[in-house]
Amino acid sequence: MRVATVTFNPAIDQTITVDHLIPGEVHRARAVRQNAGGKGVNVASCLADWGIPVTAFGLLGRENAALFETLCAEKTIADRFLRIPGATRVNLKIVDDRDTTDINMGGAAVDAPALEKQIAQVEAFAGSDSLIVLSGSLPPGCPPGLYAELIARLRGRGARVLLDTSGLPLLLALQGDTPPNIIKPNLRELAEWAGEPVETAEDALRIATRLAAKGVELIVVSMGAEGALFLFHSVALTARLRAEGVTSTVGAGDAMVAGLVAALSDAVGLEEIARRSTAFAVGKLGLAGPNLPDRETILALMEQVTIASAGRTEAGEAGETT
Ligand SMILES: Nc1ncnc2c1ncn2[C@@H]1O[C@H](COP(=O)(O)OP(=O)(O)O)[C@@H](O)[C@H]1O
Ligand SMILES: O=P(O)(O)OC[C@H]1O[C@](O)(COP(=O)(O)O)[C@@H](O)[C@@H]1O
Repeated sequence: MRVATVTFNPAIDQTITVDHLIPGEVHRARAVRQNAGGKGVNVASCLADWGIPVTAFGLLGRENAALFETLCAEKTIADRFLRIPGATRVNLKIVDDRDTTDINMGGAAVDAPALEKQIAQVEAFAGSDSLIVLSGSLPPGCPPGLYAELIARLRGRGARVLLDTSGLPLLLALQGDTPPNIIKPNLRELAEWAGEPVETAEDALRIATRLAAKGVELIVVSMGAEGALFLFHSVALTARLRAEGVTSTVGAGDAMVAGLVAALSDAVGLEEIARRSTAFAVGKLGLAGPNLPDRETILALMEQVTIASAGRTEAGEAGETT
């Protein structure tokens, strides 16, 4: 299976470590780090670490493309980003003794010709042997229905599509006749879509069942330290693994998406999908930046994942994912 990621709004993640964040106070930074980021970039980076060839599409500001170019060169990610005038946004990640606080910028505005050019290249890549990951927010200038339209075009060419986004672009993508094959909302994103609170695995399953009825084949709801809920062909389970040390939670969801893609490319069953994506996410937590630990560590983490049945939403069997 050929894999591509699409990141219309990549970001340089600037991570600042402080002792204890107090709003309104002056802080001394203990460390500052920058890495190429944005959801699809992080997914591509983790897939490359696992050894899966990946092509990265998206829009990249010409003025500060170096970090992305280095990442692609070092990890042998096929760089198909379209360079556009200006700079890619810088997102702030503040890590203190308790938490990670994210401040994400809107991003540089894009114009219609650049967007169309890149979309045409993604479409040309798509085929029945491909899985395409559409990730992250849309920058100013992108119509909010862009993912909805692109999903229809890519699926029309036989590609499988995984969507990981939020807000209006997610809402519109799930409204149309051609939904994505796979989605990975977190609890907040799912609640936004549902228009009601979603706090527990039970809530998540109730809402995920509605999404399955719309035709989404695999729904993964990530719940931070509580793990994740997986719903595939009416079979639901939860997966959870305690993190031993958390260096940064930034990109945990993206590592989970990479684990999903890695599992789907091997056409394994639902339990294996859950084990692998959880191990990718928890493995990433111990590292700075969008990186996975070595293969042996991931395999060991997979063994330790606690899987529990969350029931069946109607008659259905857990089986192969092809
Ligand atoms: N503190 C944590 N302890 C254990 N696992 C975690 C923790 N934070 C995240 N994870 C794992 O990473 C996955 C994705 O994290 P989450 O925060 O839900 O995603 P996102 O980054 O998209 O908001 C979770 O489903 C879980 O498996
Ligand atoms: O496109 P958005 O929604 O603004 O998110 C971008 C941010 O999300 C990240 O990809 C991290 O995402 P996750 O923590 O959800 O995996 C950062 O690298 C980036 O700064």
